[in-house]
Amino acid sequence: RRNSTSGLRMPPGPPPLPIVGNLLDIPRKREAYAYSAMADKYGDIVHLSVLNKNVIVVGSLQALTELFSKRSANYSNRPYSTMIYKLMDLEWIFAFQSCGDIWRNQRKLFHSQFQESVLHEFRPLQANAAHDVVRRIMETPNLLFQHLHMHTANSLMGVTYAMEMTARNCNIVTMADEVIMAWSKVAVHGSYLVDALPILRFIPEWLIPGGGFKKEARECKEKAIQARNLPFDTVLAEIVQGTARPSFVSNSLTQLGSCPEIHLIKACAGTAYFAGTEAISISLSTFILAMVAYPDVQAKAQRELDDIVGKARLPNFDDQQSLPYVNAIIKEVLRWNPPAPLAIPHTSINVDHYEGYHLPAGSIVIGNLWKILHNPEVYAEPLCFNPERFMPDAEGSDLTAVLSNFEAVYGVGRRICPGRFVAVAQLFVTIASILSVFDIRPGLDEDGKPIHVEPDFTFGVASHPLPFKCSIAPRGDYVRQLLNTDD
Ligand code: HEM
Repeated sequence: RRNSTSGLRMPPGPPPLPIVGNLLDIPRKREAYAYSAMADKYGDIVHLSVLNKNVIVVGSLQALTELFSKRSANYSNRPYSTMIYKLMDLEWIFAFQSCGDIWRNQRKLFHSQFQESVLHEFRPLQANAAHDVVRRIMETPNLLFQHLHMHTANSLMGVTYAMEMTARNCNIVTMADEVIMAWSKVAVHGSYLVDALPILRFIPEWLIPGGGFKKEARECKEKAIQARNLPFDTVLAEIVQGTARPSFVSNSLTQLGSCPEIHLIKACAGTAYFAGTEAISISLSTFILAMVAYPDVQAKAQRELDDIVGKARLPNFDDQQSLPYVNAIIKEVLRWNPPAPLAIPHTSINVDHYEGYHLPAGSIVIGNLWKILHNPEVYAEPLCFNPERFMPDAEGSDLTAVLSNFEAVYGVGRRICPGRFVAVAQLFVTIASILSVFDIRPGLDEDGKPIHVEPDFTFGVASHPLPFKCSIAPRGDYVRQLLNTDD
């Protein structure tokens, strides 16, 4: 297929059908995996056309860096979605905004509090949350995954609002989780007909049996507003009473304070919580899965922790530099199952050409991070969980290439994840604390035999491990005493 004006070919891709184009080729499940299979067949830049929209899927770091980084002025906006902007009313979340002043100001504010050099202020809070979750796991190990999820929410709520997990706050977490689920559904291109036919948004809710997409959107909008406003209003009240503790919100309000900024801070705080929880929660479940499937890795990390931290205390941030293997596990967790394997879609403003291909204006451009993080030329046996590849003395590998390629897990260019430093800090202190006191093993069947686990993931917009059975138990008698006496 050649473009009539530029004379250049469109990138290759599955042959389109009349009228609907590649609608049937757009994967509905295991998306990252399906797009990777397309890349294996057609190349690193694949083109699909869906109901007059061009979708470009980029599967190499070189091409993604060229488009999202070097040509970022053209490729950093977000595609328009009637469902997200008009019906769910989520444009206040800056992850969904195109690159205007509001987006720029929010990112600047976010960065001012969450950049690596100022994050140390939140370290005690993050460490306490991690030490708290190991106590909870000790009490009710069968609730492991619920504990890990609530812990993620708890520590992000802590960093953002200095809020603790009361019953009311758990309710906020549930509402926020429902909002995240609703928007993940929209992010799958073509999930809602209203995105292809925006006029449908004018259909009244009562005309659709059960309320359909209008009801889903209304409920999502209401929950998002509550989950954003309730914790923020609490911090405002605490500031007035003089009881507010340091947090993203209280620090920002104290530093900026005037009216227009209040809206900015409120939106930014809501974004932090909404955009961050799922990625950390997924990474913690992926870590548990990796430990079940790769017991030798677990044993090696525990030896490192025993040497450096010992058994008389829990790990904290002062230990981080001395625990290269634990740090390598965290990178490998993120590489093995990137939580956002297709990042968040970008869109182009102007027509462009790359490597002899015509890239139409207004294309939806998807970075296939999963493919980049499973490139066998950089990561030998990419489906295997192998933290050694991130170790400084890794044999036969180019650590610089391995590390620079790895950074793609946070996206490429102007929209790179601004929460990556908070995330890595939280993952470090949680994973190190869990490994230092627990053994994670496969679950047992009715005959008491270990159940074999074959790691697999959803590979969707957010990629969760598929359900698996595991058991978690203290590494020795010392643990109970340690957890009661620590802090
Ligand atoms: C394991 C951790 C995480 C990973 C792997 C991750 C990955 C990503 C990716 C791939 C993107 C999309 C980049 C793009 O559009 O090209 C993104 C965006 C974003 N992330 Fe994260 N993330 C993580 C944790 C967090 C946390 C903890 C927060 C908040 C505290 C956060 C806040 C955001 C925000 C606000 C955006 C949107 C940025 C923008 O549109 O300008 N992320 N992240």
